Amino acid sequence: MDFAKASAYIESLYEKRKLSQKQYIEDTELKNFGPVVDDDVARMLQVLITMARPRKILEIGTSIGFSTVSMAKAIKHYGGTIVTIEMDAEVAKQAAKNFEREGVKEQIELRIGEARTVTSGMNEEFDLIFQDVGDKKLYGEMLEDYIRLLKPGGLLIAEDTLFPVFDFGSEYDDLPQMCESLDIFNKKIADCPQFESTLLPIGDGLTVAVKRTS
Ligand SMILES: C[S@@+](CC[C@H](N)C(=O)[O-])C[C@H]1O[C@@H](n2cnc3c(N)ncnc32)[C@H](O)[C@@H]1O
Repeated sequence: MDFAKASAYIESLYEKRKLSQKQYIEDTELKNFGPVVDDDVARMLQVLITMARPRKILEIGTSIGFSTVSMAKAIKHYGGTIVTIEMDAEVAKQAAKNFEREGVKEQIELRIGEARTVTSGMNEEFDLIFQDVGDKKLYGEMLEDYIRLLKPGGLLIAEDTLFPVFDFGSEYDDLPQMCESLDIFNKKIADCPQFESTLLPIGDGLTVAVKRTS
C-alpha cells in the first residue's frame, strides 16, 4: 500500500472537521513549543474515548494542549475529566489560554511540574493514560507507575512509539537516545503480562494497550 496516498485520502475525508492541528497552531500565540499530535492521532483518541467512555484521563506532556483539547471535546458529552501534566510553565500558560478559547477549561486540570514527581504523589486511579512526554526515557521508566494508576480495563495510549524505525534526518539532536528509550518501552509493553497491546502506524506510531482485568 502507498501510505502517503492513503494518508492524503483519509485527511481529505476529514478536512471539514472543526478542530484541526493546523488551525489550532495558527490560533496559538506562542510559537515555540513541543510538537503536538497529528490529526489522525487526535481522531483515534476521540474514537477510543467515545468507545470506552473514560471518566478520568491522565495526560503526560501537554505542550499547547492540542491532544488535551481533542480528548476534552470527546469527554464533554458525558462529563469526564482530564488531568494533564506539563513541566514548562510558559507552554502550560499558553495551554490554559487555549483550553479557555476552545470552551473546555472546565473539563481539564493542568498540573505544572515534572511528570515523575507529580505522578509519584498521586493516589487516584485513571481510566485512560495518554503518554506523550518529551523526555522519552520516561516511557519505560514510568510504566510501573502507570500500572499502579490505571484501573483494570483501563487504556494506556502512547505516542511516538515508531520513532525507532523512522528516518528523521537531523530533526532531533538526541534522536539515537530517544529511539533507544522508545525501543525499550515497546519491548516492555509487548512482553508485559498486565497489558493486551498493539502498535498502530498512525501519527509517529501509537501504542494502544488495555490493562487486563485478571
Ligand atoms: C510532544 S509534547 C506534548 C504534545 C501534546 N500532547 C499535544 O499533542 O498537544 C511533549 C511535552 O512534554 C513536556 N515535557 C518534557 N519532559 C517533561 C517532564 N519530565 N515532565 C513533564 N513534562 C515534560 C515538554 O515540555 C513538551 O511540552
